[in-house]
Amino acid sequence: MKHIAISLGLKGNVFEEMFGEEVQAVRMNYYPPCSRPDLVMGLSPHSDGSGLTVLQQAKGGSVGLQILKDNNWVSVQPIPNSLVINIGDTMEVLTNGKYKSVEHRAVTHKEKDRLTIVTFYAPSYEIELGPISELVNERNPCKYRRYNHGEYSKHYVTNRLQGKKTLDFAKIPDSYFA
Ligand SMILES: O=C(O)CCC(=O)C(=O)O
Ligand SMILES: [Fe+2]
Repeated sequence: MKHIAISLGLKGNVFEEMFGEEVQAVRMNYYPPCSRPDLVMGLSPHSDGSGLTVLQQAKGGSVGLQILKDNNWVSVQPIPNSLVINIGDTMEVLTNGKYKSVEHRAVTHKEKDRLTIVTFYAPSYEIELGPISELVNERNPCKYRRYNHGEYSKHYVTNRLQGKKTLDFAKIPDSYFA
């Protein structure tokens, strides 16, 4: 997060300061082998609501994580002893869309199972957030409204995973700028 801040010309601790008493949640996903991977999805397409997500994949499992890039699903090949870091919706909002949350899904495999341990790093539920003012100007109009992160989290968990649809909660519609 510090390096993201610096890459945008911001103070290194800007996100850390905004997150307040941050929330870390851990989810473990187990995908058993599946005789019909063509019919069964492991985890539906979604973006995470977090700031950043850290994903670890157990050794020897199948390849399962895919990200949506230029409208194609691309498999993320596991690299031994490494973690996958994904950008979540909160960073997309704070950076006014400069860093976009990644749409991803998990597919199943005919013979192999797969275990992942995922840590979501997110702001305190109490905080209000919106695009950082330094990243909003005439050329980069404000793309997201301010909201309470607890409310966003509630919205996230009470809606179906459906691509990046949950981010509509915060998006200012394009028609507003027309
Ligand atoms: O298991 C995976 O590779 C993806 C998990 C994931 O996207 C999630 O838990 O949010
Ligand atoms: Fe995810």
